[in-house]
Amino acid sequence: MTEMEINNNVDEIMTKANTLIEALPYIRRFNGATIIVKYGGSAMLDDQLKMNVIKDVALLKLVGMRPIIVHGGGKEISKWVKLSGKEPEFYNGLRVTDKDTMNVAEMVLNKVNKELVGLMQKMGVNAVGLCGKDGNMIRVNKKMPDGKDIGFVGEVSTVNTDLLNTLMDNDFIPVIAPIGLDDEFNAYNINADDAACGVAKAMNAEKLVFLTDIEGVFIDPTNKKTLISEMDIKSAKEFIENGVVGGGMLPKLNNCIDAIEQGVSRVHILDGRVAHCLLLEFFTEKGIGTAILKEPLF
Ligand SMILES: Nc1ncnc2c1ncn2[C@@H]1O[C@H](COP(=O)(O)OP(=O)(O)O)[C@@H](O)[C@H]1O
Ligand SMILES: CC(=O)N[C@@H](CCC(=O)OP(=O)(O)O)C(=O)O
Repeated sequence: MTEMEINNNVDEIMTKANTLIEALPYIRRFNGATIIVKYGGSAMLDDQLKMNVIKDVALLKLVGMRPIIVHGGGKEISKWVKLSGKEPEFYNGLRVTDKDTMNVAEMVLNKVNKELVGLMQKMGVNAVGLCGKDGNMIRVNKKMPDGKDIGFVGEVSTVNTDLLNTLMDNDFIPVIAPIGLDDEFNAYNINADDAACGVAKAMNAEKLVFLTDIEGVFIDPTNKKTLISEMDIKSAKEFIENGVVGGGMLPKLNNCIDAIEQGVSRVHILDGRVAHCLLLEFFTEKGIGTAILKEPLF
């Protein structure tokens, strides 16, 4: 080996060592902390991307955190609703869910659920796939946005944490599909952002992270320079009132506000299409995406 090759090797090793050293305070800070990762269907574009997210969650677990995945699958549900001959319909970012659509949603979400569990197992980490029906975990009331009936769409009423705690105390990562039961034990479709927020609040999570298909919250989504890296809940409410956010960002931001108001310490919206975005957010000083804060920093 030449002297130049040896020096290059040393540089490479030092860069790797520095990355690990930079991560150290964050590993310490989040040791034992419950972390909820909402993995949106929009950020499940291909197998490589899914694998990157799963690897990150496995790493969070292996360095001592207690992660829970709550996943979506909206795009996949829409695909299968179309194949069944119906046009997908949304109201304020929520799927209008009749009985047939509920059946499709349940089938698709359970498939996505087991696929994520399989990938987790492939990474050598034990995961258990559940939906809100299992262990009486998620109970819902019928959601009526603006008084409108949008079918079998539930808002989380209670989250029973017994099963989740049992699993995590035994080193399993829970992977949750957003389906719940109403008082009559009917299956309800829950927006995955709502489900993640419900689980985060019930578990007193340290951190709730939304992985989606956009860099974060924009003042104008067509202008990449308008990305907001930090916002307090007062400005988040103003953005909603002024119609700055729409579509699927609406339930996300509403849930960010709710989670912060109910005691979740940190809430972030990240671009799940960026490889290893979770590691960048957790273990580097600068972080990425949009952080939602209780109060302004200055
Ligand atoms: N102001 C905004 N900033 C960022 N995204 C926005 C905004 N307004 C609407 N959106 C839309 O919200 C979408 C994210 O929600 P959604 O598609 O439901 O993702 P997920 O499947 O991850 O829940 C973005 O792709 C974007 O089109
Ligand atoms: C009521 C409602 O909107 N349910 C969602 C559940 C899946 C979901 O939220 O998936 P994403 O996170 O990928 O959007 C739906 O049927 O699409």
